[in-house]
This record gives sequence, C-alpha cells and structure tokens, in this order.
Amino acid sequence: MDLVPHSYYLCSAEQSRFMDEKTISEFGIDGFTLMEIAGTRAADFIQSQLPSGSHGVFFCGKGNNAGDALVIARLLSQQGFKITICFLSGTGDLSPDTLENLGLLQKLDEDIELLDWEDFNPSAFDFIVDGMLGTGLNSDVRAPYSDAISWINTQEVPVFALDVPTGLHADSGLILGTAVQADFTLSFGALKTGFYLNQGFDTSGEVILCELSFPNKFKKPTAALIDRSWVEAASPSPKRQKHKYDGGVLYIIAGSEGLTGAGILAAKSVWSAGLGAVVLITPKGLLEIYEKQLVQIIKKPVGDRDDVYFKEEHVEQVLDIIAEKPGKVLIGPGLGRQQETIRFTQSILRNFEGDVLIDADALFALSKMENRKRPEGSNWILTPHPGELKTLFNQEVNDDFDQLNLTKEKAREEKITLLSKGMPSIVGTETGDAYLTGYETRIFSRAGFGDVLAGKVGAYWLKYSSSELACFYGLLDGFQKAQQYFVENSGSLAPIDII
Ligand SMILES: NC(=O)C1=CN([C@@H]2O[C@H](COP(=O)(O)OP(=O)(O)OC[C@H]3O[C@@H](n4cnc5c(N)ncnc54)[C@H](O)[C@@H]3O)[C@@H](O)[C@H]2O)[C@@H](O)CC1
Ligand SMILES: [K+]
Repeated sequence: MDLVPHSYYLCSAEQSRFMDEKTISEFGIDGFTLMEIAGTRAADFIQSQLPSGSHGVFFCGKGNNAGDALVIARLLSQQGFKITICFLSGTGDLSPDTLENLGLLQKLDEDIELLDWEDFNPSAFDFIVDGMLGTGLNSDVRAPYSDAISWINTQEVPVFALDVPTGLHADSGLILGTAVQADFTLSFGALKTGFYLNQGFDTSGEVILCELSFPNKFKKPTAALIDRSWVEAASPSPKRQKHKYDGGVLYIIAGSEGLTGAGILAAKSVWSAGLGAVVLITPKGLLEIYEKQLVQIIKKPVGDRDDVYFKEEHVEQVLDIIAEKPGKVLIGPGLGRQQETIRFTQSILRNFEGDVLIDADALFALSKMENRKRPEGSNWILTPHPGELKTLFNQEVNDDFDQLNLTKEKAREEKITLLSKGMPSIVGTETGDAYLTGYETRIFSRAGFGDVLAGKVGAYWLKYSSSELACFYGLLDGFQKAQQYFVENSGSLAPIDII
C-alpha cells in the first residue's frame, strides 16, 4: 500500500472511528475542531454548486453526523443561504459536539428555521443535506428516519449526503432497510469501502473526499482505489528493449475445438498492448485456424494432426517449449473441460516452476486439484469471475463485501495475486493488500472480455515484472478500450473489435 496516495485509501466505519479517536486522544486535536474542519470543507463544496440565496433543508439525527450538518448550516447562513433544519430525534439527546454546534447556530442573528420531523412542512427547497446517520448506523433504518428518506428520494433537487448516505452501510455498501439516494457524498477523513461495493456505487452519487487532520500513521485502510494517476506514478520505466525477446516471452496455452475464439482474443489483446513476443501453444489440429486468424503471432503446435484439445501426453512438449526462453505463461482461455485437458492443465501447474497467469478453464482444473501447492519459485496470478471464485475456494460469496474479504484472505493465505472480476473488480495481493476499481467494470463478465483482460494482464506482467501492476493496468486498459468501443458503437458488443 506504500505506493498509494492516502486520498485513494478506502476505510471501514471502524477504521474511521479509530482515526478519529487516535487523533483526538493521542494527537491532540479535539472532536469539535475536527467537526469544524469537516463542516468547513463540505460547506465550501456545497457553496460551489449552488447560487447564493438558495434554500436548503438539513435533516439531522442526534449523533455527530448531525453536528457536521449544523456546522455547514451555520457557515452557509453567513453566505446568504436560507436554512431550514429538521431534527429526526428532537434536540434532547444530541451528542455533546452536536449540541454545542446547535448552541452556536442559535447565537447567530440569521433567521434559521429549526423544527422536528412531526412539524416538517414539505415545501420547495433548492437542496437537501443529509446529516441523519453516518458511520454510526448499526441496524435497519427506523422510523421516522425511513419516512424522511422516502420523502428525500422523491425530490428532484441536489442531495448532499454527509460522510455516508443515511441507510448505506459504510463497510459493505449494503442498504439497511432504505437509504438516501445521494447526488453527492461528502466523505470525511477517508473514502469508505461501501461507496464502491454492492448498492454503494448506485447510492452514493459523486463522491467527494473532505480531508480532515488525521495523521497518516493512523490510516489503516481496508483497500485502495485503482486510479491511473497513481498507478503510472508507481510504475518503473520499462527496460529499453534491444531485441523483441529481451523482456521475455508470453506463452499462451489456450483453445480447443469450438473455443478457438478465446485464444485468438487473448493473443490479439497481448499483441495490441505492444508486446511483440507472444507464442501461442496449440494442439496441432487447430493450427490451421490460428494460421488464418493470427498472422503476426508465432504458433507452436503440439501433438498430432487430429488433436483438437490438450491432453496429458502433450505435457512434456509444452514444458519444453515454455522453457525455451525466459517469460511467463497464460493458461486457460478456451481450453475446454475434457478430463484429459483437466489432467494436462493440472500437470503443467504442478510442474512449471515459473510465472503463470491462470484464467478461465485452467481455474476450473485448478479447483479440481487435490494438492494445490505452487511449485517452488513460481508466482501465480488467478483471474476468477465470482462463480469461479466460489468454486476455487469452495465458499459462498453472497455479495461484493464477501468477495472483497475472500479475495484478500485467500491471496494472502495462498501467497498469490488474485484478480477477482466483477463490479467492482478486486485485486488481492500476497501481502494482504486489496485494491478495487471505482468505475463500471461489469463489462468484463461478458463473453470475450475476460480473454481480453487476461491478455492485457499477461502483457503488463511481462512489461513491469510486478503482478500487481499487471492487474491494475489490465483493469485500466481493458476498461478504457471497452468504454471507447461502447461510445463508438452505441452500446453493441463485439469484443473482437475492441482489441
Ligand atoms: N470527531 C468526530 O467524532 C467526528 C465525527 N464525524 C461525523 O460523525 C459521524 C459519526 O458520528 P456518530 O458516531 O455519533 O454516529 P451517527 O451520527 O452516524 O449516528 C449515531 C446515532 O444514530 C443512532 N442510530 C444508529 N442506527 C440507527 C438506525 N438504524 N435508525 C435510527 N437511528 C440509528 C444511534 O443510536 C446514535 O444515536 C461520522 O459519520 C461523521 O459524519 C465528523 O464530524 C468528523 C469528526
Ligand atoms: K449521512
């Protein structure tokens, strides 16, 4: 996680509380000051979005989330905004800092409307601020909070959620009962994992990080967001190649009768990432197809003319080929699930002491393997989709939060790099770190895109020698190509064209 700027860290509610408490008790900045900073940053943002004189309604609970809302209300009232504040649980039981902020608000001369939910009279507001519940949410949202949420979600004016949209679980991104549908979420101190998991992506709107004064040493994130800016800054400059084999060769072991498309997509994807040294290993019976489709790419046939899928008897030959030049292996796309192919794949995985990217049908073969120990000196990247992840580790994955936890846990336990495809896509590393995409990646689950992604990951693995960077670039570039294709072709999908 050393390479990641802190603004890309993703934290849980507990980690947010931890940073808060440590900053207050050990570092010496009190909670009231932190609340003032949070509110100031949020007020600046809201002000930048709206004309002065706008009328906002601020929904407040009784915890510190409401305190943030009261700071914002106070600051905006001084800038010509009209303010209505609606308390969901009255004002008799406010947290100490929130109560203090209510006191400050009442000292102002401005005409600020303060009322309880029972007296709330829906009228035309220009914007809504959600200061009901933040990281303190601990169960399904109760009335009257749920009633307020129902009303908020029918309004067409901008909704600014403070820290977390009320009802969204900050860790899992699951909606507890009901949740505020935010246009903007102003997240304090650190981004939350829940914005990018499960319903979080569709509930949080645009996420804005409002930095607080938490010292970096207290930041212990659950994961980090993958972003091109820091990924590029963290990449070593690729070694200048004199010869096309200098960076090593990517050997692709793919394809079977009826599934040659997967091998073609993967090989073209590697090629288009600018990697010249690609060798496609194929059963001899399929060579003709590849000769027509992959003119630029070197093919090495194994077995006999009537072999149209890999068999155990090809293992020796394949091991000899991949030992010819230094490089890495991509195994899986379109291999098929014949018993003989499964045994072939397992034997390669058991015997090859090098770097292997395991995808698609090779993941299936791996999941059927009794002893899954990696050979000494080998490094593995696995790229399962959610179904393959379940089969591989024989565990239920009910939602994205499970997927994040399982990906982290298994990557660390098995000392592998796990790129778990889905929305979001999650990368788990052998050191126990996790990274996830904060953008639309559902496209990778469409037929063909998995092969394109595997090709890209393989190419970048060779280029940078880092399995993590390989996964990040695969996800960034694969997505960029797919998105570009979508725009140009108004949504129709044909992966063969996007590589
Ligand atoms: N120093 C601090 O503590 C800071 C806190 N900050 C803010 O404080 C928030 C956390 O404050 P709190 O821990 O007080 O928690 P919240 O303000 O999120 O809410 C806690 C209150 O909500 C009630 N509650 C929990 N679940 C409920 C449900 N399902 N239905 C109805 N009521 C429910 C609890 O009984 C409790 O009274 C953060 O999200 C952030 O907005 C920021 O101001 C930064 C500084
Ligand atoms: K909130």
